[in-house]
Amino acid sequence: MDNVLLAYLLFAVLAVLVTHRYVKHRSIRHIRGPPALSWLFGHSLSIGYQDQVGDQDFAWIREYGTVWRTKGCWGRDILYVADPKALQHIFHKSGYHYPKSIEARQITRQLAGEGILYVEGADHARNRKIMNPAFTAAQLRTFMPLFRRSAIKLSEKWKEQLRVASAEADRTVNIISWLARTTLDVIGEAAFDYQCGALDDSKNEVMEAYRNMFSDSFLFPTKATILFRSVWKFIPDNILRFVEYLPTRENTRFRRTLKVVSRLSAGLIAEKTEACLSGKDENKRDIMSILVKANASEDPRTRLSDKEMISQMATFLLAGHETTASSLTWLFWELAKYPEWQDKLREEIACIRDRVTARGDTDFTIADYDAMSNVLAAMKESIRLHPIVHTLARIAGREDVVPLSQPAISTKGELISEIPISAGQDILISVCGYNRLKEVWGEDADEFNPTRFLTPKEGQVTVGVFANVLSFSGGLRGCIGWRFSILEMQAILVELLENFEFAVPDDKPEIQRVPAGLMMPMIRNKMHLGTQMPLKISVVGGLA
Ligand code: HEM
Repeated sequence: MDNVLLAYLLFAVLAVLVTHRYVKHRSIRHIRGPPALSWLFGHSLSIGYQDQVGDQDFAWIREYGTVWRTKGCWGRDILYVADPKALQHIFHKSGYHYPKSIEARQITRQLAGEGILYVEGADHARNRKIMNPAFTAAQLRTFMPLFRRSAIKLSEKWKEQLRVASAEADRTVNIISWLARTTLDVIGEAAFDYQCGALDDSKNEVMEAYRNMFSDSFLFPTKATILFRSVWKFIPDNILRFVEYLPTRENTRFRRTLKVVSRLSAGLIAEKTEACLSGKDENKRDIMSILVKANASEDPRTRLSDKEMISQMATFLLAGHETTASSLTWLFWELAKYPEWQDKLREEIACIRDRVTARGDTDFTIADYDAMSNVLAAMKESIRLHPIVHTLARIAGREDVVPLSQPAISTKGELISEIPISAGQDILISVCGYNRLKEVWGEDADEFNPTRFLTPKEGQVTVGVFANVLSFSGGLRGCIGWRFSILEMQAILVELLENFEFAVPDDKPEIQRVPAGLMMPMIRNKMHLGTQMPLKISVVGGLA
């Protein structure tokens, strides 16, 4: 009898719990979305193996509008967002209430430790406060000579290659690999005052560790990896942190890379701390020296630990070179396809060059770069069209109501102007989708048309940190290095356009935007070559 009573009781408790959850749980099942082929994988395979990054998002936006519902593994609903007001709510108005997904954080931890990219909430605010002084406009100005020097070095390397070129193939360069080497040299020197020697092809361990990191580790994960990562959110953090010791190819690579950069950073941090304490670092402007100084002047309770400082350095190497190199690569590709824009930019640069020469200078200042409005517009346009971080994964930290700019149509045909969600709701931000919304950017949003950035836009909802595109994200987790990156791109772009013409090679290779962690270019059917962007280059006015 007692057992029967117990069973009734258990059943009643269960019923109450289920009813409570049903009533409390804010389902997003009324949001329309594509049907999934599999309960186990949902849309994870079609997203992970997409042929051209973004094409699927663009098709979904055409069909469902700016928000839609997809499926993750195990039948979980995911809210996909490209809507401006919803993005503003998530990034700008909700503080830390939309943390990164467990999966994204764990991968970041494996790549760069528990640094600024990994931490959340108050810890993130503490990290960011100490790091901000390294990214002020005044500090970034001091990097300008480094950016220019590196750009000139790349330019000289290409001229050397062209001098000995005998066939067309020798006049075609894989620009992404050259740009990645240039930006690695830049970030090594800017972040630690360290020479990576990548452009000189020195066999350096940092260079070896980071070479093709994204394409080697993230392109087309296996089904087992996708499933395994999907259960990370259910694993307690003190167990999850040991995932990195599982003997997979990526884990081995991540551990080796982090070991190399941690060893290097630990030594340099000790040196710089010593220099800071003894007052010998007065003229040091590298990011690590600034950080060491900012940290030393903090309250000891809020200081970054040595381990955290090391993670920041790994973060800069990770976040600060292939990102800029890939973004520049996509821009050169657009300019190769649109020679009329290339000419326009070159004319503008020549005009400002005359001004610089007339005042007796040899170098462009930041004001000169900023006066090149067509150059800047072309950069904005390419960064909009080719957001190398194409998707961001978030979770709702609490129950919330997400407002929409454009009403969505529910599965029942009703108009919805906001979406109530539960704590724990998985959210994917379609960076590439928002960046091409016709409602925001105009009917020609899929085209490369820099003129859209030559006239100020009225009435846009504030979303991204740069030009209101989402490529550098937005709000308090927006990219801390965006100004650094823009200045670096301006210096490299201007130097290379002044000296070279870029053209699509005669065999017109088909470029594919592959999902390799970052959106990377590869040649269709030649993925074994790794990331590729072959462009034909020639010296402006011919070789001297
Ligand atoms: C074109 C180049 C770049 C692009 C497109 C880019 C994009 C992004 C994006 C989308 C985020 C947000 C990531 C997230 O929320 O998960 C981010 C964060 C970050 N980026 Fe960049 N980035 C670029 C260059 C750089 C550079 C040059 C640096 C360093 C010098 C840098 C350092 C960082 C750091 C430290 C964060 C974390 C910020 C935080 O959480 O507070 N990035 N970046």
